[in-house]
Amino acid sequence: MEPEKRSEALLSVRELRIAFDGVETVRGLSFDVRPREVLAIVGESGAGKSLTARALLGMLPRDATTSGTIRPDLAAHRGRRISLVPQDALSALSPVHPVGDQLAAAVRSVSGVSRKEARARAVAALDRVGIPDAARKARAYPHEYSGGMRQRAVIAMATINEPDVVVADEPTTALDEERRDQVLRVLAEQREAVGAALVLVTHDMDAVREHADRVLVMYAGHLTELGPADEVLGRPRAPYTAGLLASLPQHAPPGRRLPALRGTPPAPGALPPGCAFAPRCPLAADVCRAAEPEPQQVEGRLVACHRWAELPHPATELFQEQTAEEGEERQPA
Ligand SMILES: Nc1ncnc2c1ncn2[C@@H]1O[C@H](COP(=O)(O)OP(=O)(O)OP(=O)(O)O)[C@@H](O)[C@H]1O
Repeated sequence: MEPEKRSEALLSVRELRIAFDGVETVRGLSFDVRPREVLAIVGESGAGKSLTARALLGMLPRDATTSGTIRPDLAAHRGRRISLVPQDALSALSPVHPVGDQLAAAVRSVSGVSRKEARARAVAALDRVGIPDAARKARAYPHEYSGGMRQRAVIAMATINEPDVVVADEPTTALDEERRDQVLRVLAEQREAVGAALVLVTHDMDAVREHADRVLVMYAGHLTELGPADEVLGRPRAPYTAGLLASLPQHAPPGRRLPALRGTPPAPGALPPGCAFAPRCPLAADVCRAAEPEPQQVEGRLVACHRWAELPHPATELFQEQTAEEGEERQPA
């Protein structure tokens, strides 16, 4: 495959493979994270997004076997050069220590500042993420915070040591829509303030549209498409990306709420021959069932599809027709 140019990379992932019991879930993934960019990773459940994110942090489950390279080894400096904003803020905070103490401990774990200075930085960090009365709230325990406030505290924790990369794994899934927007905004602001790159694992295409510079679309552990977010979302070149976008509510045919993508992704270890997406792809041809497409450069992005040149624009039509037909088939006679 054609990798990206290394010169621009803050982090280079090459041929990453992650397997459990010999079954590969991430299958030869290569991409870069560039300085200060927001790189979104999207794809249906089970695509390998979280595992990829965890690999960057050196936080894979113990029974995972891996190959490939991730350079430089920022994971060796987790908490300082790379940090995590998890889906569930409670899992990132200890229930038995005040939030401010935990932030101060994070500061002192990487620098020799005094307790007093660490504490002052902790309060300032909570204030920066919009926690009202930060000095008092610093003395409170996580259970005394609301869900949105807890997620802000976790963002403060992830950015307090000014890392090069922040990895956020579905950071807003547990929140309602209003808090989701607030938390994403705070995350984007803090990333900008400390000059970190952000790797954002998400199902939320609105978040991608609003915050991402580039987007990596994954399917069955493989790269499907990678490029500038506005271009990929505006004119997808891989049928899978098009299907994913077509399945958003705003693209549903009038009066219908049918999923635009037929079927479900294959389970790891039960991949079809050739392109893993072929059984669901309206453009699939013999070549797709014969050989898995490798990512290739297409107009400034990487696309892994034999048939990209055949994809109409807007491609969503292709999936809407498919969906409408399916719906009609289901109508009683
Ligand atoms: N500890 C594990 N042991 C075995 N298989 C695992 C383990 N963790 C993940 N997997 C499998 O690896 C695949 C990819 O998982 P991953 O969590 O990365 O998907 P994802 O794209 O993040 O999905 P979601 O959007 O649902 O979080 C899934 O099929 C999952 O079942």
